[in-house]
Amino acid sequence: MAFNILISDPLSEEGIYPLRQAEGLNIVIDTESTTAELASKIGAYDALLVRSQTQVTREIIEKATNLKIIGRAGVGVDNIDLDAATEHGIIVVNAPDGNTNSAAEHTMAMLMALARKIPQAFTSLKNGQWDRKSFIGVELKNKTLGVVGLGRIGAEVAHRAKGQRMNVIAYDPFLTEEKAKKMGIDFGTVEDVLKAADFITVHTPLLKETRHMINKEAFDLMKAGVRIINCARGGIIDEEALYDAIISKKVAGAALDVFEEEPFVGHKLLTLPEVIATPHLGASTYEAQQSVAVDVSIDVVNFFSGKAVRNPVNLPSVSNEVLAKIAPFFDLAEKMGVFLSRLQNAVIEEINIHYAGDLANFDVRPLTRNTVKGLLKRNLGSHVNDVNAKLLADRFGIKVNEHKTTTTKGFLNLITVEIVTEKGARRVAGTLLNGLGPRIVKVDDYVVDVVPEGHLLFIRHWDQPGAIGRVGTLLAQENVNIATMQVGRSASGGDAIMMLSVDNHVETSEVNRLKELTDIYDVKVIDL
Ligand SMILES: NC(=O)c1ccc[n+]([C@@H]2O[C@H](COP(=O)([O-])OP(=O)(O)OC[C@H]3O[C@@H](n4cnc5c(N)ncnc54)[C@H](O)[C@@H]3O)[C@@H](O)[C@H]2O)c1
Ligand SMILES: O=C(O)CC[C@@H](O)C(=O)O
Repeated sequence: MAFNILISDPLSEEGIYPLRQAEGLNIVIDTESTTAELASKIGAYDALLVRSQTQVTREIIEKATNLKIIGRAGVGVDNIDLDAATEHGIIVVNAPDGNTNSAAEHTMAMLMALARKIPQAFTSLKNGQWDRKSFIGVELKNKTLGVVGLGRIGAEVAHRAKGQRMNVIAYDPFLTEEKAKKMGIDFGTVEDVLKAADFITVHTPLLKETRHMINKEAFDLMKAGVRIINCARGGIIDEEALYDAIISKKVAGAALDVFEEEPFVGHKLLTLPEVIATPHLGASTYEAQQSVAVDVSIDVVNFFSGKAVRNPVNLPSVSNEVLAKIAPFFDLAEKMGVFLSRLQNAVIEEINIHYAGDLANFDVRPLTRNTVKGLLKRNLGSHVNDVNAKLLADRFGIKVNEHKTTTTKGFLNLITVEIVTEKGARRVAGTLLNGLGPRIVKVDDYVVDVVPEGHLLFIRHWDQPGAIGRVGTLLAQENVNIATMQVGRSASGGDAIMMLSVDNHVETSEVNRLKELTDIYDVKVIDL
């Protein structure tokens, strides 16, 4: 049987050699089509291979009636509508490691070019000037590099910066003091990094949590004369705030490879002499392009020859037999993970998942993966899926333990998820109530009955007269409608909780106002 493969972004010819070698694959290279043209022809293809230019939108996926696999020759899958692909049963594979080295080297090239004003000096020389006064730079030695996001690329950059005799301080939600010590770098909160650094480089994915994480407030915390590098994703840095910070001389320079809108042409940031930029070239080396193209090509060949793919991003990985029993718990498991990740900010050291009741008779590993995915999603976004969740937990040194017992009290099945962090353990338990669907039935030691969906508020307070009323009044003032509310307490006058479901997302300013109320000492927003 023959399959039609469309390559819609430039890929290395050597890299697609595995595709050319395989039997029964018709390869079409068309890198010129617009999104509308792609949508009109995609129906004829079984596989689509892209880099970051092609936007694989829901519109395209809905027209892709024969598409079975999308290969992303690179890391970030933010140009692919993953939900739409999953809904349509299309597997997405990527090449997570192939361009790590090139992206790290590009970051170092940008760091050095920024420190020594090389692009500015070169432009001046090309324009016929021999100007040795305007381009005085700064040394890297003994300066502090702040790394925000210490994953594959961030860690490589940290390593190389030490070779330049820089001090390195990093923040990553999965970084512990012990791991930092082993790498010979300092460990801090994001604020510590922003305050200490002479150069700041970001290496996170673009997520709800990281969008504009480098904003006006962040610039305010930084040293005067700080220099900023972004070779990760446009949008992590607020470009307006960066422009203002350069104009006000708070920021001495910025090196940017990625932008909020790409192509990034004619933007006012490019008019500033302090800004140097490249057009998203982090992965543009022969080696990286060959490596990522080989990786996705091999996975496409594997897929069409019935073998397991190596780098699935969204592949459902359960047998039909197991699926029938455990599938109803998938959503609950993931949501309990998300719930706990919002309850406790500290670095997770261990995850214990207790399966009690009938479920304990089955292979529950897919549920464990879904729970871990929910827990890691807050910081990894689409980089974590049910296939790679366990692997990523291992990479971050998080122990994942499954415990089983066939006996339960009160429920036919009960899943209890516990995370152990340096700030202590937190727990949540959930079940499927016959005919009523998923429920969270315990948070730490408090018994609750919460439908795990929509917008939740978890409030800890001292059990004092008026505390509940004050919360209700403030939310009413903020026009936040309470749908349900439950309270629990350890003892009269002691530690107590309120668990509210509300009609809309509660904003940070509203949370801050809640925290100012007498007797309220913790407020967590959980959007499920
Ligand atoms: N410029 C380019 O051409 C190019 C090339 C390759 C990768 N990238 C981009 O570089 C980035 C990093 O890629 P990677 O392969 O290292 O990814 P990765 O998944 O290995 O690492 C990302 C890290 O960011 C951390 N993180 C998440 N939220 C955070 C937060 N709020 N604060 C601090 N850290 C946070 C995660 O814990 C993780 O360790 C991605 O955005 C990727 O798309 C760009
Ligand atoms: O395809 C490219 O050149 C960019 C790739 C890069 O941004 C990635 O996320 O892997």
